[in-house]
Amino acid sequence: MDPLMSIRDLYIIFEHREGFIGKPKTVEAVSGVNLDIYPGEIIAVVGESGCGKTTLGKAICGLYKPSKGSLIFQGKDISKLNKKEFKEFRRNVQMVHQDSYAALNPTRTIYQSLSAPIIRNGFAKDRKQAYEIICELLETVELTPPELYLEKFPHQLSGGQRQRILMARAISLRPKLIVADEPVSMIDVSLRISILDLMAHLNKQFGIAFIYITHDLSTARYIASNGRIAVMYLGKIIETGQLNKVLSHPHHPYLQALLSAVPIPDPDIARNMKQLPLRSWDMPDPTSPPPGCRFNPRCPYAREICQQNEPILRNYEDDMVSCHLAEKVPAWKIG
Ligand SMILES: Nc1ncnc2c1ncn2[C@@H]1O[C@H](COP(=O)(O)OP(=O)(O)OP(=O)(O)O)[C@@H](O)[C@H]1O
Repeated sequence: MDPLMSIRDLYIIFEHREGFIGKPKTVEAVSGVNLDIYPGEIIAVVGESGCGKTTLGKAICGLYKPSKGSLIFQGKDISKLNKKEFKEFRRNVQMVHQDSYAALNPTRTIYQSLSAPIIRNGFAKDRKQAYEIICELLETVELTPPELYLEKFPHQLSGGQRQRILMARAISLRPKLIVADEPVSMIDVSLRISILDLMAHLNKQFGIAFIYITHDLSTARYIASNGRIAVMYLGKIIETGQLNKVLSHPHHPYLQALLSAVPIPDPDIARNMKQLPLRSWDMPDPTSPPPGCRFNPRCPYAREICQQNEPILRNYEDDMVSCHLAEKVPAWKIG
């Protein structure tokens, strides 16, 4: 199967200025990322705050231009699309944001917010047809009866309901890919599973591929158990593969450290859990990342080669890992 999108050696570089004086520094928020996204699949993009997840997500949606590298959507480089083709690409790749309140216009009713893109993109010929489509969409995202929600303003809805409205708005344009950036991190814990279930349902019912961006390994495990995971560290993908395999046999020391920091509910297992003894808990300054492997100053296994040469993402056992010493790093498992 051909990929829906191929991300090729992508760099997104920002200027970073501290105060008004001095030269601006640069941050490689995304640094040499390669990833193929296949139709209908779910990929969880996981990593700590500041590792470049949101920037990668926005680049996938065409909201940031690559500083270097390219994004190929359905065989075409998106930087070479004409205006009409780019509009069609933007319709096909939608983004759902973390902050549902900021993502909706507070002065517009739900009907107004949902009808505008439907009419603009020609999915409804008049207001009556738009109304019917919106009612159907609200039923799909389980906001029923729809009439109860149409005339409401965003502030009159709960965080979970607003997130469902954002999902409805995203699917209203019949996209092939949705980038969901931390969609459940701002809603009550009790409602998170239902939003994740909704995404899984939309993925199955409409065959929409999802990029699920999160810092939370447990929700990644829940939504992408049959999909893939890409773990990021300081702008780079350091390990990727089938989620269950990667999380049960993590090869990269950074991923092992992340997993060993997740609390385990079973006290017997928790007691026997070994924390990976990182050499430092601090993330390096993203404006001057360490040479060689970006994780080397924190890695308990680092050798000279790790300080000198940048590792590439390579096939190793069942997945891909960017570590010179993958063959030598001790296996890690829970308990
Ligand atoms: N518009 C921008 N201008 C300058 N620097 C930026 C910009 N956006 C992001 N950055 C920097 O790029 C790096 C990656 O940021 P990004 O928001 O993509 O990370 P993230 O993994 O999504 O983090 P979080 O989970 O906190 O949102 C950070 O060092 C951040 O400060």
